Amino acid sequence: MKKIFITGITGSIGIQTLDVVRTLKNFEIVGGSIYSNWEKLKKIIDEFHLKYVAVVKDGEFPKEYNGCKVLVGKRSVERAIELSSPDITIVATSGASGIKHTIQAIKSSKRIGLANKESIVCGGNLVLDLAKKFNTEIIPVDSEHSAIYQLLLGEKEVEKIILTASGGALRDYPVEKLKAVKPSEVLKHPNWNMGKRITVDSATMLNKGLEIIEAYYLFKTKNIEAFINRNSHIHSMVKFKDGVIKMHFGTPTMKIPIAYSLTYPERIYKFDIPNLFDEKIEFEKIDFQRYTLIKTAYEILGNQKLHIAYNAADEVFVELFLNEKISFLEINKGISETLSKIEKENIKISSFEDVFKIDELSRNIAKELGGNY
Ligand SMILES: NC(=O)C1=CN([C@@H]2O[C@H](COP(=O)(O)OP(=O)(O)OC[C@H]3O[C@@H](n4cnc5c(N)ncnc54)[C@H](OP(=O)(O)O)[C@@H]3O)[C@@H](O)[C@H]2O)C=CC1
Ligand SMILES: CC(=O)[C@@H](O)[C@H](O)COP(=O)(O)O
Ligand SMILES: [Mn+2]
Repeated sequence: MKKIFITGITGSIGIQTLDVVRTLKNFEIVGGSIYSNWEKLKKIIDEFHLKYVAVVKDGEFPKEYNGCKVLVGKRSVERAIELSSPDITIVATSGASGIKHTIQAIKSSKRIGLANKESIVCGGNLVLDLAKKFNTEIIPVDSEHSAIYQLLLGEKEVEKIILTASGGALRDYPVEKLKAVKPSEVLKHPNWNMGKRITVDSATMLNKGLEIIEAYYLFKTKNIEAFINRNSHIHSMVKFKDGVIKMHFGTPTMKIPIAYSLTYPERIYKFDIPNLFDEKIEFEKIDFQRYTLIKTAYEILGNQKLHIAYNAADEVFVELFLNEKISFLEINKGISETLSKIEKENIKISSFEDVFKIDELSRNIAKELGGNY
């Protein structure tokens, strides 16, 4: 039996991982972590007979529930991963708080299925080097990066990586309407059912910006393009030096990349896709004037300090937008202003401590700016 730990077990990726594991033989879930959703976690413990769980938010929780040890507080996720000693950890925490979970997972597991893109965006080569040191495999779960990982197997002569994007919930809105959109409109993603933050990020296309940075580290190239593919049936592409373009084609479901990260190099997960051959394959150029945050991602590509600030500021401004404290377009404004301020800070990054320092500084700057909008 392969032992699996899932961080963010109650989230969109966490729950879909449980769905996948229900259908697989030889895999068992030994533990998981959450921020605070105890009622949902209790049901998961009951069904999967978990051994260790972690709840990050302080509160009144039992020390043990249905034979499962319950750890509580800031460092509880790291401790639960360590005690579970899993073969595979699926890191599906949302946000930069997942970086510490990835670090522990590298130390305690043989493989990571990495959904938490912030770990690579902010941790960059520090994360990849640590994984090398501990001989831990990192298999990307982000759908585009899973696709590219698969397309690159056995290949050397790569010219370019081409990411695809849906365009998000507001892709058909005229620009004039963007100023007054409500969170409920932004949270209606056309193709994917995901957590709130990433769904807003799809609409601003900051998600694609994060994915460009993620691809830069994972696949070691700056030659990355992005196009809109409205139905998300093409999950990404790789262009080779002889002119061949390989595309990864299929139904938009995260269960496939999740299962791939668990079963690689095998494909033992069975998923019957509907007939896709009646549909046209179409791409659209991305309008950088409209999606300014994707333009920003290209401008900062390779500057780790600004990658961290780009992510941290977005986490702050998206939360403010979801709480209706700022408008949708103020997300872009806030990130751009945070980056200008952080650019002036002379901080070198040589350790994870530096990463956390810049993350915190950026959040503080963003909160101060956001408080005055
Ligand atoms: N959803 C998707 O289809 C995709 C997601 N991803 C990436 O996967 C990650 C997870 O996304 P998604 O599943 O959509 O997110 P969700 O918001 O649906 O779930 C987040 C999970 O993380 C937990 N969590 C949140 N904050 C903390 C914290 N500070 N400490 C510990 N646990 C925390 C939540 O616990 P609780 O329930 O208690 O709040 C929940 O279990 C993100 O990095 C995202 O970018 C990438 C590609 C696709
Ligand atoms: C499913 C997945 O991988 C998401 O990251 C997806 O890419 C979001 O959709 P967008 O293409 O709209 O950003
Ligand atoms: Mn993605």
